[in-house]
Amino acid sequence: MKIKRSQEIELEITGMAFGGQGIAKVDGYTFFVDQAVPSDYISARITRKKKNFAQARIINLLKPSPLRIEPPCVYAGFCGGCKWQFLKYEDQLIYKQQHVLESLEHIGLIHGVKVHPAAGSEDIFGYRNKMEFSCSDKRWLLPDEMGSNDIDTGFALGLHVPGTFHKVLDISKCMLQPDQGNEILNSVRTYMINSGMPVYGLKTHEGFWRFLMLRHSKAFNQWMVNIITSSEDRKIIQPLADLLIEKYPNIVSIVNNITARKAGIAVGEYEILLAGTPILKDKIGSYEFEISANSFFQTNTKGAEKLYDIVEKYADLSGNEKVLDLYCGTGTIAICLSGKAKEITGIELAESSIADAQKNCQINKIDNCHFIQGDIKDCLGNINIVPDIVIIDPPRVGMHKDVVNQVLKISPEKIIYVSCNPATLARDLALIKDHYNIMEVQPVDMFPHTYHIESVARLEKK
Ligand SMILES: C[S@@+](CC[C@H](N)C(=O)[O-])C[C@H]1O[C@@H](n2cnc3c(N)ncnc32)[C@H](O)[C@@H]1O
Repeated sequence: MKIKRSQEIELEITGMAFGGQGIAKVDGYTFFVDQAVPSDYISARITRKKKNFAQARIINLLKPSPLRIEPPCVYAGFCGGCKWQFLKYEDQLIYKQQHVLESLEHIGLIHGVKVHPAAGSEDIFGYRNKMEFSCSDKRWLLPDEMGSNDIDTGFALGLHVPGTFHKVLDISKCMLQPDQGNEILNSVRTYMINSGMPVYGLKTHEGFWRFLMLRHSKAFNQWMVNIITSSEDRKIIQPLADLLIEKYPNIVSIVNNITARKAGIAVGEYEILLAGTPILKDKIGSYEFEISANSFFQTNTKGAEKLYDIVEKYADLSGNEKVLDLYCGTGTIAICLSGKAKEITGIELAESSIADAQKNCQINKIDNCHFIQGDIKDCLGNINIVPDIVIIDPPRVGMHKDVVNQVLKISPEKIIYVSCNPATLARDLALIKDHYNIMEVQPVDMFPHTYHIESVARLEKK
């Protein structure tokens, strides 16, 4: 098809791609359009052109799709935090189920697997127990802020705008976190602006304030505040901690992570405790967990409960099984299943998570879970356990090929694969499918208003 970059074109959106973009097809040529949904009729500008596809941006919604709703958040459409707020939640769930099914079919060439309808999140706003806000010296202005002389464009504390790595929306209210998180966010912003210390530039790599991470425990209604800076300066940071502790009595932990690395990751080379304890307590089901600032913990606590219930159902334990929990994080799955299995061994890379996992067993008086710290690729070959069930919950990149081969060598009767990325789930299951029947897949929505979806796959040895 003959089109040019920057050309304007009218399109009818007929599908939804993974990544949340609307799809239009003209003469066999595919267009991917950000923020578009099926049945939208739009005029769009081509932003990128390739041989078989192009990317485009909406200029005008000529006829909006009946699937659209008015997004409640003022940042929707600009913020990278939620890209699907303009889509009814029930429809989000339908597209998420479809993404899992299509990924299995197209990427894994796996056909005929039962993919259940996506289980919805109980809360669709305020559901995140952890938010990470970035600092930047380049503030992205909303259309109604442009041209205003009152706005300092050299400071922002908020979330990234997709497509730019250094510009950040200055966010005063994020609907994904509980309301009090926004009050804390705004208190920190005011302090940062008045501190006289420069904010970090994501291009210049200079400046002091880097990130603000907030963790909330709904079970105890308590907060952890983690302030990430590029260097140590107790004179500047301690008064902020003192102010927060005084203003918000339910903040139980304030830490300062310090990182001089250029990478945009909110984890410090070291951590200083500024106030309270270095951990936050939370609950999944009847179990209590202590979480450090840098440990992994599922970000939607109620969603995690639902996810682990499905893992438990699929594991169908009698009490005599030995279970291997790969990528175990702070041991949440192992601990939640501990009453149903004979013994569970977890393997995890992050030292802080392993320490938390061990502590969490003590807190919950559990003595049949053991944890090994290390890269699964290196330790799996050395363990002398013959598990009946292997539970696998890798990060978005999925499993290393060597890990897949080692799991096949262990050859457990059952595998339960928990995935936060349908593409790598499909890729990994394709490597396993000759040896295991893929019995069913249950998508679980932990991230309303984003295109992300968690899935649990149940596999039985052939
Ligand atoms: C999606 S999380 C799952 C955590 C846990 N199962 C849960 O539900 O909370 C993935 C975990 O894998 C860990 N991880 C990533 N790469 C790893 C590796 N190569 N070896 C061991 N653990 C790894 C991460 O630190 C993280 O805790």
